[in-house]
Amino acid sequence: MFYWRRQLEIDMKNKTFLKSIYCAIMGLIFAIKTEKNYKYYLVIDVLFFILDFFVLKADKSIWLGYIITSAGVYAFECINTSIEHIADFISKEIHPEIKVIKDMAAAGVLCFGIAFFMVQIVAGVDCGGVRL
Ligand SMILES: Nc1ncnc2c1ncn2[C@@H]1O[C@H](COP(=O)(O)OP(=O)(O)OP(=O)(O)O)[C@@H](O)[C@H]1O
Repeated sequence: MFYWRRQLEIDMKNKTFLKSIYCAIMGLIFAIKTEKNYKYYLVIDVLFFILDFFVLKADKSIWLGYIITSAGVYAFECINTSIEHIADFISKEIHPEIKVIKDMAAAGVLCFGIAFFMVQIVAGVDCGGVRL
């Protein structure tokens, strides 16, 4: 058996909590490096942070919505990337089932993306003095 494979097996067996966090951070770095969308989300997040903080002066509930929906987009993008890799690992052939699998995974990101913009609309309406 190859040395690296044996080492990987030992590492996987003796995984500590800190090692789990390290692996998760590695996954996040991989997603940021390889998924161009991730970079767009980060830019959009920063722009809306500036808008909410300096212009709209958002209240606690808006910030809560901002945090939950942003985290949802990042989390679903990780799951989406993971599903894309599983699908590509299983087969690189063009197949209608793989299309459904990948499109559904992308839809998960879209749902949180829509929720993010809805929170921003509420923030804008609140700032304009309209009570919902
Ligand atoms: N093997 C395949 N068979 C059928 N359709 C596919 C296949 N691979 C990709 N697709 C289609 O192309 C789209 C993009 O897939 P791809 O793997 O290139 O992900 P991506 O460009 O990283 O997309 P995303 O923006 O969702 O992260 C999928 O949502 C799907 O509709």
